[in-house]
Amino acid sequence: MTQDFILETRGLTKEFRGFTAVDDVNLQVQEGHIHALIGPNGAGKTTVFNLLTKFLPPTRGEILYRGQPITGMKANEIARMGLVRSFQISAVFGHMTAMENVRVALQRPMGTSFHFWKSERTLDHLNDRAIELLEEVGLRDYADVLTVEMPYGRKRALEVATTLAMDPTMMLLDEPTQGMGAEDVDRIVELIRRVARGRTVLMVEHNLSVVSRLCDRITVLARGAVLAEGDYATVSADPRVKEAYMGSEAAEEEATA
Ligand SMILES: Nc1ncnc2c1ncn2[C@@H]1O[C@H](COP(=O)(O)OP(=O)(O)OP(=O)(O)O)[C@@H](O)[C@H]1O
Repeated sequence: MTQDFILETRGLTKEFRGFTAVDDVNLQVQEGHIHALIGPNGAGKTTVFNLLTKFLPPTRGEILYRGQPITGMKANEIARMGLVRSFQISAVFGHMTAMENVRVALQRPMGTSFHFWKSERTLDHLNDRAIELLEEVGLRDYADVLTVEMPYGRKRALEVATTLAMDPTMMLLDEPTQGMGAEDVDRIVELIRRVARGRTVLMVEHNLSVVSRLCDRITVLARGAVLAEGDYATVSADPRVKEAYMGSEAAEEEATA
């Protein structure tokens, strides 16, 4: 039944000038789950993510959030419904402090106007909430540090804080551990585990160890289509998944040889 699924796609398809990057994908994300979208390079993960977050319009198919079609809606409309994507580092303002970045994010869902800024009490409230969010992601000590001066892993944590500022019911995370060293990866894994409590998370992730530690359910994409689905033990034992990954590694080796 649709009810159990907070996010669903039906026949989701994206073609780029005749090339099918996403091919008839039926994704079902259960409420409360941490769900991963994995697959070898070029599998279509980013394209699916961009379709879900409205950065791209689908060629065909439907996206439902809480049983309601959201296919034609804008990113800010679905954010107001509680479906929020993480913002890439490029969306975080480097020459503002961590605190200022969270404050900017806090203003987004409120549709800030000058009236809003006039109220000292609202401003205080905003500051309190910003500090709370920084604390939640372990960045209390970075409140007054310029974002450009923060270590990479901490910037990614700040992205999580700015996402939380939108008060999401469901978070869409795009490769949250990409480019990180082991220590930062562990920290982000813990952070995602913590912020996922009482929420649903869908993440695109390359790091299979992260996926195995965090995720309740995994969808494996290959050549734009769903290849396998299940928990980590199930999909990692699937010979088709192994073959898809090995095939892509072999192709990569060939390309770099
Ligand atoms: N704007 C575009 N125009 C044409 N082809 C595209 C476009 N975006 C993606 N593609 C193609 O669609 C396919 C899927 O790409 P996508 O980036 O979604 O894969 P991915 O699984 O995210 O890969 P990676 O792990 O390498 O990031 C690739 O073959 C890619 O070249």
